Amino acid sequence: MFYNVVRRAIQTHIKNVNKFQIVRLSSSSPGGVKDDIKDALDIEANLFDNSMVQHQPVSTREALRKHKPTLISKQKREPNKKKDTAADTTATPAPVKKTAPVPPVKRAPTPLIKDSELNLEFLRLTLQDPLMSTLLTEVRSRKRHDKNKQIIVEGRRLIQEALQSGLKMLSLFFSQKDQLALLRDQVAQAQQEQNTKIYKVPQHDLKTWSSLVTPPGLLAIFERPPPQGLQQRQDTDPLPITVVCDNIREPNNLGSIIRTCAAVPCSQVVVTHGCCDPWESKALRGGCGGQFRLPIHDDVTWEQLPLHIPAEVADTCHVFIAENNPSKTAKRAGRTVDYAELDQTGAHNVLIIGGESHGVSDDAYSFMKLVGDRGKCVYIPLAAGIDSLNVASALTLILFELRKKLINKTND
Ligand SMILES: C[S@@+](CC[C@H](N)C(=O)[O-])C[C@H]1O[C@@H](n2cnc3c(N)ncnc32)[C@H](O)[C@@H]1O
Repeated sequence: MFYNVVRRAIQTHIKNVNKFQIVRLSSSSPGGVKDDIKDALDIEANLFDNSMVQHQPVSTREALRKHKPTLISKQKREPNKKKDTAADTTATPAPVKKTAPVPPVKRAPTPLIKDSELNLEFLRLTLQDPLMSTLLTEVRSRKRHDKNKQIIVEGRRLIQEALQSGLKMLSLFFSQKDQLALLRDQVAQAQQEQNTKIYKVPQHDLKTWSSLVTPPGLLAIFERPPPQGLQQRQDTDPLPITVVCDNIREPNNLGSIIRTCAAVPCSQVVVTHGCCDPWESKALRGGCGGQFRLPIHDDVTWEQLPLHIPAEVADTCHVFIAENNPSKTAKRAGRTVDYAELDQTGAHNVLIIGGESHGVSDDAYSFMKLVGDRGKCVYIPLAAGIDSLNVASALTLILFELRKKLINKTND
């Protein structure tokens, strides 16, 4: 179609030249007219030649190489991705030009600042410094089962909690000196004893990496506590209670559950496979440091759960399911008790709490069956028309009632 347009334009041009020559005939030689027509024909031929050159099919690869260099490099990185085969069949292989290797850009050394006022040493990073993104990407991008090495903790209060609980702080990023000053003593101690690296970074970078709408200005990478918890002695002895989370999908809820368990305090929390990550930022915020205070076993399957019950009390262990749904308890038989009348407790007690959408799972009921008569459903009576409480609220009520019973039992 394009050729036709050009051809018509050239033909019009030739006609005009002819007309012009007719007018000029008297003053020019016959050879001159011929020359002009020849010129016009040459122009036409050249134009078509050129247009042919321009419209030769170009390989997709070559086009991408010229116009979208990033796309090509992406394809190279993902060689298994399907290529545009339709385009490639018509393509002529493009000669691969050898380009000289680009020398690595030399970065200016990061200045070390010795702050005499705070008595701290830190490195000042530039905007979008690759060092910060490398460290944080590594923590964030790890798969969950590999994540057991490091966690990201944001905000002064939570960082302080982590330090007080004895967690090892690997790196600390701050944007303003006054925020760092609020933690000066603990940070100085961590720098001396744990060789914590401190970085001053632009507020923009903290905003980029923060999981909060308003970044609190302090962000740290800590070593995650081991599943058996930190060796630090608690002031209060934990009660013989294991809380099992069954399909808890909301990090805020999981955080609140862990916070309550740490407040009782329970012996441990088991987070079964299918729950959200108890170490992700929102869960840590919801936990307010609870995660640092008691053992948390994450991503545990129902088959593995018995291994987490202390062996010496396994035979006398009681299992309670917090159940809001009376039709479920009726179907599965077994005893159902009002949470305020929980009179029979064991040397160890497992309390299972269900997920936000589907409640307690079939796996949980199968687990309860393993202990026979020592398994019960526990419910909190609610006003007509209200189906259930929020999972963390329900757990809090049942746990504190259970605590009362266990303490009374010990005193008796
Ligand atoms: C929000 S509820 C689950 C609601 C779910 N749609 C259902 O009907 O099963 C989450 C969990 O909190 C606990 N829960 C909530 N209200 C309760 C109640 N009144 N008594 C006992 N447990 C309760 C249960 O473990 C429940 O599985």
